[in-house]
Amino acid sequence: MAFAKGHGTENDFVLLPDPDGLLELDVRMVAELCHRHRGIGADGVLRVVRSTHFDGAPADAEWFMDYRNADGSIVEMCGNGVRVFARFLREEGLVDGRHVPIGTRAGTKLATFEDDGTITVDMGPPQLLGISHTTVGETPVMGTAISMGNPHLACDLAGTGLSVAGLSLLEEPEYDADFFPEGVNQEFYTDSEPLPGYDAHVHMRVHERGVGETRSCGTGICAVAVAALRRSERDSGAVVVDVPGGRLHVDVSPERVLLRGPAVVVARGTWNDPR
Ligand SMILES: N[C@@H](CCC[C@H](N)C(=O)O)C(=O)O
Repeated sequence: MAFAKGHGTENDFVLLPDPDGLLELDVRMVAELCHRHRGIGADGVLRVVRSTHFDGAPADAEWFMDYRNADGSIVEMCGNGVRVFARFLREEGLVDGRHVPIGTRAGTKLATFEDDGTITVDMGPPQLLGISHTTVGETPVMGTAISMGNPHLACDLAGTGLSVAGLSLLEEPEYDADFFPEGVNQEFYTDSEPLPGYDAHVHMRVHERGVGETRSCGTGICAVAVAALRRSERDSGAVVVDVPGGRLHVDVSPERVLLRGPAVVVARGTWNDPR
């Protein structure tokens, strides 16, 4: 099976070109592909399928991103994945022009190729879901619940006695399953030094639903930017978010969150299904 491998700030993906929608992806295959020792190794899989061959795909995008988490679960959206997907389409000559609409389970996202090599994606409006809590180790932490198409709990660690660097995220922090019946991606952030021209500068780590700790999470970065601004009662502003895998820029408004960052395809090859 032909594959490509790519990443966006070290959130890494196996891409499976399947323009005619012939591939029957199942949980086992996704888990094997993503396995760090037996497979290619990735945080998730992006199946690249023409919208006409995907039931329920938005009609306004030629290509649909069928995203799966490393554990095989099918979820709504992936913010780093959509940039990597756009990069792959362009390198394969499947799209041209600066703006590329991409269908996802959370609607169509418009990717824009910037002159500096980064890609900006219009991630749509943030949806505030309220306040919830989680427990990291023994420490209870409050957070802002936000949907970016998928669910997030963005937790400011100020005043908790915890630090971003010191967190152990090997185990999934214990979130409120009544609040998040479908599970949740959990972000932990704190302020960094102010940067000229920006309304906030934070650094964060994330524990992703269906994956574990990852080096970056695009939708989580958007959620953290929204939550960080809300601390000063702002619903708009420019935020820089540093993650273990790099730096992303976020422009927040109530209508849309624009996420800008790098995306690269690093390999192409053939995968032999061990089945
Ligand atoms: N890494 C992604 C998010 C992938 C989906 C997430 N694990 C979920 O289950 O919602 C991103 O860059 O947004």
